[in-house]
Amino acid sequence: MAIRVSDLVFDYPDKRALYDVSFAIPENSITALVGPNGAGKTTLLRCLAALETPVSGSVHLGELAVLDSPREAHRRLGYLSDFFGLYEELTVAQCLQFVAASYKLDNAAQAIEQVVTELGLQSYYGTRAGALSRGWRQRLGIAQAIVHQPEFLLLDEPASGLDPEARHELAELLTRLRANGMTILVSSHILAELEAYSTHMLVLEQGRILGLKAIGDQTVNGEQKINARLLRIQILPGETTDSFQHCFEHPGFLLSKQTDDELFGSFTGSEQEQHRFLQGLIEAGVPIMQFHVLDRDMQNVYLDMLKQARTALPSGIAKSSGITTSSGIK
Ligand SMILES: Nc1ncnc2c1ncn2[C@@H]1O[C@H](COP(=O)(O)OP(=O)(O)OP(=O)(O)O)[C@@H](O)[C@H]1O
Repeated sequence: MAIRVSDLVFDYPDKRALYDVSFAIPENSITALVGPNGAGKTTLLRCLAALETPVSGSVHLGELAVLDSPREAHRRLGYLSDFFGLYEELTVAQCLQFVAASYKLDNAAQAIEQVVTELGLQSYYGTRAGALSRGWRQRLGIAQAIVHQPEFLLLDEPASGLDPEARHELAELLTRLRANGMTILVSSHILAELEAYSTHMLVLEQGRILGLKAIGDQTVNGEQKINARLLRIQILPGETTDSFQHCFEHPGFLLSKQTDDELFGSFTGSEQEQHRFLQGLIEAGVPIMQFHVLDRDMQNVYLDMLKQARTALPSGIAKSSGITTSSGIK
């Protein structure tokens, strides 16, 4: 496992922020760290980045014990805090040169060129950081966080304040960094945006881990590991729902809800199997009007986890979910 956290406890002077937090994140993944306000996301990321000292527990990046070797950990990880500052009077080039020098990089010029190209910062090379827009400041922040080519990247709310285009570009960037071998942990309130690129979701609530789940289809050790996707099947109005029987007979389909002309359920199987499932329904004469794979169901998974945890937790811990809209968590 790339990042392993065991029994982590963190206290602020008047408050426990993390309670026996344990999880393990696989290599080369993008894990979305989600949870309501005050759940402890920032505190957890700061512990992982060796910027806070927990009361007890351990954090490993690969084989490296972060709490024993914080300086080595800083060389191997990149961290961008939610309210990061830039040296406003320095140009983009100077900001990156300063960070590269503080890491004492041997190949500073080459590392800067690589990161400038990666983040498309070429045309802003001579621009003062203070004159950059929110989106370009964010890119410079990420460039600073990865100029030393870390194996691990921790991002705290990187998309807040970005416009939709900048968010899309951030998603593309994170996907590219992962393709180049990085393991990324990113916190956000906006599930819809995390869905575009996350491979896993880690849910934290009131300082406790509710679960770590794989999102979407994955390839693990060369084998395709398939998670259930949510399907919505609608038949022509007025037709008999008896025809739905064909759906129930398929071993990969699990019904979650049925109305007069709609079925909701999960389908487990490859894309080819899903195609054959649809083909079978049509050949059997099911009067299908619509067949939808609902968007990857991160929000449903998140809500399920909260619901399950709340039924399991003592009543003092259970409280409102903090969910506001379909695209965000408050
Ligand atoms: N410096 C501090 N001193 C005391 N308590 C703090 C401090 N920083 C955070 N806390 C408390 O610790 C808990 C966890 O805070 P944290 O900022 O880690 O949560 P978060 O999930 O990142 O929240 P948000 O989504 O609002 O950023 C909260 O109850 C918060 O009020």
